[in-house]
Amino acid sequence: MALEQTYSNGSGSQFTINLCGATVTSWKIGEEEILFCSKKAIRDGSKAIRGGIPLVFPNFGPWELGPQHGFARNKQWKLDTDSVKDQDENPSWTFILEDDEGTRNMWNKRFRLEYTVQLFIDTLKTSLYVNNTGEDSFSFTTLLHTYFRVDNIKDTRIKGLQNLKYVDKVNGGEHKEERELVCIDENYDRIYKDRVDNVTLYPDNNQSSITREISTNLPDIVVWNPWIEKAKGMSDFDDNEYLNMICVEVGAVSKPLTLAPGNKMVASQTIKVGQKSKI
Ligand SMILES: O=P(O)(O)OC[C@H]1O[C@@H](O)[C@H](O)[C@@H](O)[C@@H]1O
Repeated sequence: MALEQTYSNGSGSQFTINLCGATVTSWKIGEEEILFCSKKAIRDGSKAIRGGIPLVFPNFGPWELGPQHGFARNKQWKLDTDSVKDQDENPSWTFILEDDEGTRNMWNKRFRLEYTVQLFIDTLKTSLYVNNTGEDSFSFTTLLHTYFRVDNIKDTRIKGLQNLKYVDKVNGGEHKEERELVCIDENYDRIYKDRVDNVTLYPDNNQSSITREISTNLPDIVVWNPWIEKAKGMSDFDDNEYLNMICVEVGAVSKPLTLAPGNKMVASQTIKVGQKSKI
């Protein structure tokens, strides 16, 4: 099976997934691309993919036991179930990753990850089920590291973060977000905690923006853009691509989750592309 496959709902919505990391690299509605994937992304399975929706598990950020953001985004996943339809004929596909010698050498736990991607006309739902198949509890952090395509980062706005506390990973410290509409004009790397509302992304600042409404069952939202200097230091990212992307990442990263043996939990994200609306 080729590493990358494209699946469609038969009525204009389609996604492409790379088995390396089970990374959704593209989601299109008609001709419109919703996600960002770098033109320099390495897609041959030798490196985590710079774009789309990489899956972060079992660790967010630098990790003393293995690679940054954990191993799930680097491992080769398998297609488990092909195009299962719900009662409304919306199809979904499920991919799996289980522990193996390589993962146990880093992190000696037994697990099974099931990742379901479900396509609706204007919505993509991605659900990462974590099963503890071992005999001891384990703790982990996880994140759906979504890269959105935007027309110009300078015109992009994010709503739904006001009044949340955030950790500023660039300048340090914990602060409270005062802005109703968050805009980005620098190297930006913040963990917003204890989310209350859905987050709405306006990919440009026209009066008639099309929105992306992001809902999740997870508590944290990471917002990231590397900006000019950091972009130049990334080999799998073009110098000017910071202008056309924003990562809005849903996760459980501030506090690890703990899963008892035999238990299962889900980390899910729903992205709905909205109608034209005023900011
Ligand atoms: O380069 P990576 O490992 O894909 O990470 C990209 C970014 O991912 C974000 O989630 C982190 O908050 C950033 O600190 C990090 O730089």
